[in-house]
Amino acid sequence: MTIIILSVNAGSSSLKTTVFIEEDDAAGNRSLRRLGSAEISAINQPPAKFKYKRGSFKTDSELGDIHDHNGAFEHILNAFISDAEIPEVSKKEDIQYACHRVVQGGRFRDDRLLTKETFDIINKLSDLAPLHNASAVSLMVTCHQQLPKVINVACFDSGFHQTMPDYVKSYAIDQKIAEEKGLRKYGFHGLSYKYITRRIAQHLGKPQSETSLIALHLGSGASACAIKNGESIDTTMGLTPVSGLPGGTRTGDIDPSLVFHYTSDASALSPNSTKDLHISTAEEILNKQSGWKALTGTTDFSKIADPNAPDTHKLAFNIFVDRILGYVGNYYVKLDGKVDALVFAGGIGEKSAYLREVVTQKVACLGFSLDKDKNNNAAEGGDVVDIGTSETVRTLVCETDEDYEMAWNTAMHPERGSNPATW
Ligand SMILES: Nc1ncnc2c1ncn2[C@@H]1O[C@H](COP(=O)(O)OP(=O)(O)O)[C@@H](O)[C@H]1O
Ligand SMILES: CC(=O)OP(=O)(O)O
Ligand SMILES: [Mg+2]
Repeated sequence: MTIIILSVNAGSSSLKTTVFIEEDDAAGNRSLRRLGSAEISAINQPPAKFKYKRGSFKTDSELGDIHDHNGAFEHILNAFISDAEIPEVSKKEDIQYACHRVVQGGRFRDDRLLTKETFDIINKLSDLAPLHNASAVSLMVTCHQQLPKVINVACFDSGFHQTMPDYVKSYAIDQKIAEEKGLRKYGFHGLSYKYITRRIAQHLGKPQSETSLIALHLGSGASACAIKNGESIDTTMGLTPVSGLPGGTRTGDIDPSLVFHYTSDASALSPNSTKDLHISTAEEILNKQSGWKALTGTTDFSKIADPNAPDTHKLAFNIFVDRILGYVGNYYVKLDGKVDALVFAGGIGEKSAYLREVVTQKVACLGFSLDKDKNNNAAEGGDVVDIGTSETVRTLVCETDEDYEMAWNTAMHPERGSNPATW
């Protein structure tokens, strides 16, 4: 039987999806083939932007009538179903699994075939992460209702970081309240870090359990992770994705008192709250009104990572480099200086040769090196590219793939076939 898996990756204002077909060869080895990808961005700021890709075919357009994630999902689903070049997906019933990126996964470590009980727990976690979990939850409901044959799978972005020691996970606050309310460091971008760890271990020809990395996932949300022998021992995001490195619209680390000096309305509900979604003014400022957008007026980092950019942009670039250096130094020490590679990933990490050059030059004292030609040509080099000059302490660019990671975990899920009471 042909198995089709749909990866659903809901960001706060975007929806990325990929359709994969699962294939087993004669020896029983499983692999995934990408049939098509679609992305709708600027969902809350119409016109939304639509990108569609199938093999070498690509198309872009603007959509005036998309206002929420469910509208975006419906549009994407129709695009896959009506694409005659993807005959494997010609009706809703052709899709067997929908795997959803759940940013805040609480205590969950491994991906789960969704039962009603798991769904209810994830729904409750939205209190802790309203900006991130709410759209994933609404898409699970949509898939449950619109794709009656589908088994939903929840893939947790926080899962990979469950291995962090207690003293890394804990904040220096009253531990009774921390336990009661789940207030601790969770860490995110775990699907990406899991993919990076497996892919880089393959590239280095080592088992994952012997692979230690400092990985940088630099996208519109950015984070760093210390990976020791294949496991996360620290990461920069915390209770929510706002801490650590700054991002497109996020502050990153600041003195927590700052927000009360910034506004006297910090704890009031933001005007963008809805009946079901409660967001404070403080959350709105820290997550949506800061970062590159506040510093420069743009979230397009290609305009900021430019040696000839104006001073406002240079300040943003220098802040980013400074914070990245702080974490690379921190994690190098936590890894006892035993680091196989510094890995750049995410939209900025993969595409900005200039950022990689500046960061790598500044961490040269730790043994990381840069070959300028290899760095400038990394985009043509494949999904993992060596941009350093050392064979022992590598500097790498990895094209990360959260959608593949989710589909792969679904394809290899140990409970598949055992028919748990999925929702
Ligand atoms: N050529 C480029 N140079 C620098 N930054 C880039 C370039 N292309 C895209 N980016 C940045 O990458 C970020 C998006 O990364 P991505 O990982 O795709 O995002 P998301 O976090 O939404 O998944 C944005 O900040 C974008 O400006
Ligand atoms: C967890 C997180 O911040 O995700 P993204 O970078 O996709 O916004
Ligand atoms: Mg992302």
